[in-house]
Amino acid sequence: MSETIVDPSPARSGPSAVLRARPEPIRLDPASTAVIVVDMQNAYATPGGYVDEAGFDVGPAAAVIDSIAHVLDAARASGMTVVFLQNGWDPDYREAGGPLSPNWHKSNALKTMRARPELAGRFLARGGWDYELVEALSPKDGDLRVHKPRYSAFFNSQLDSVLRARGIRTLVFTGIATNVCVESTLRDGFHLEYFGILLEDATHHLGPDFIMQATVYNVEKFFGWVSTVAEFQAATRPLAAKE
Ligand SMILES: NC(=O)N/C=C\C(=O)O
Repeated sequence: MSETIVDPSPARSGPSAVLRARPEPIRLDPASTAVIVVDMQNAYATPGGYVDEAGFDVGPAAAVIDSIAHVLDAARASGMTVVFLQNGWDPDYREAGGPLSPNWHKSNALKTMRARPELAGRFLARGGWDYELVEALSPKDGDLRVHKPRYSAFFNSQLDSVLRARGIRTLVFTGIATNVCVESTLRDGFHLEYFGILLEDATHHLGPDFIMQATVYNVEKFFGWVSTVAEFQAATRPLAAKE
């Protein structure tokens, strides 16, 4: 029996490709697909940034940067939209909220700065080094950048309107952290009728390995599809030839 291929854009007119994914293959229409690069900022991927200073392991981020670079090459060559998300707040942290916001209590960046006053103003402030994207993943002409003040990029940001204005229906997720901003955004995307695909080896989690497995399980079983960088490259190669 042939496997069902999920098709998010049955009315498309241009070329498409099938991505091998779990729990089933899914069709990629470049015109309605965006690769979402979640928070690949110095804060999350560079030694000396917020996540490192807060005691999480940033070691695996270097390999993730390389993997995302390959995904972006493939995505741009096949005509997909690329969206870079950047997490953080204004330099006075007004957007972060005060003690009446759960974010003030749960953000490990804010907590670390409160515990170590010598770090005050350093983490995730727009205009600072910590907020900037890692150098190896600089946006290219035509790529989009969206600022986000909370874990889910669909809250208090322009993401939904930027995607809708371009007719985007499918979101391919990369970035850090798998279990926080990646999962939060993919889940909210599901509720807004976006088809979410997690490229598991183009993401890195914050916390023990079981939390990565939990996200992969959640996405595969409830919220979307899971694939890999190699499968994405293989699926998009024929599209690049046609561009
Ligand atoms: N980008 C993320 O997943 N962020 C996770 C935690 C934080 O921003 O404090």
